[in-house]
Amino acid sequence: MKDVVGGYSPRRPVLHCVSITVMPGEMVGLIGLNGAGKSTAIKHILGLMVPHSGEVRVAGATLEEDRDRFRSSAAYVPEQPSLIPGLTVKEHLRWTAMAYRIEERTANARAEELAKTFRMTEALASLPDTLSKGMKQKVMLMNALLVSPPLLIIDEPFLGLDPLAIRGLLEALDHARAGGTGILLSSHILPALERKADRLVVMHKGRLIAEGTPGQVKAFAGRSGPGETLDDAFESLVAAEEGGVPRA
Ligand SMILES: Nc1ncnc2c1ncn2[C@@H]1O[C@H](COP(=O)(O)OP(=O)(O)OP(=O)(O)O)[C@@H](O)[C@H]1O
Repeated sequence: MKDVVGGYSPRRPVLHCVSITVMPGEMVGLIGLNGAGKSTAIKHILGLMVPHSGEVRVAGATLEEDRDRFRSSAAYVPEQPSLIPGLTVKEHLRWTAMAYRIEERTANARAEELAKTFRMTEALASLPDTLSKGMKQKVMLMNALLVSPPLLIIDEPFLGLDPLAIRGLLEALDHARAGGTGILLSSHILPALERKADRLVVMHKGRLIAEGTPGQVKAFAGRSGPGETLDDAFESLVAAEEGGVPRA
């Protein structure tokens, strides 16, 4: 997205000239306090909201230029899993494969691999109602990764996942990146982003207040000393914006 001004009413924009780029194979972490504008930015990227000004391109196309390409080039995993009650885990995967026209043999092989990665093989025949919250989230992630889209947007994926599932997710995301998928990952769990993200985008009150590699963001916040973490840097950035402790 480039220079996007947008929001729920033209009179009260939520996003103020926000630019975010995700390159193929890159993982970009989207960080910000509650209400900073992360979900609103994601809704614009998905074409669910139209910018008041500026533009959004996915796989080179704007929504107006090529609706099909724009929509089929991004997969989104929301924070709250939403599954179809009457379909088993395996049927969800088959349905996704059909919707995205993935050849059956390829889809089956990928589905099997993903089930192993997320330790869900035994749950393939289960209906959503019989799964735990974390397992439902895994099904959402498996479906998105099955599609292997140019752009994958994930909202707060770590909550509710057990430690092995988090490790499995990070491995699966590495695999997707190696295949060229660009990932935008919004999360409040900063240590994971500090370790895994190529770049970070820090939002505050609808504006970008810092951007760069985790090291660059920490340096920008004046918190790159020994033992200082991304959490420390984030705290300093927000405090500086709010007129508290100035950035070093
Ligand atoms: N449906 C809506 N109608 C009007 N305003 C909204 C709506 N959804 C969000 N907002 C406002 O937009 C601003 C940004 O909210 P947004 O949901 O994008 O924040 P966020 O960074 O995703 O927060 P969180 O970390 O809590 O998910 C907030 O001021 C919020 O009140």
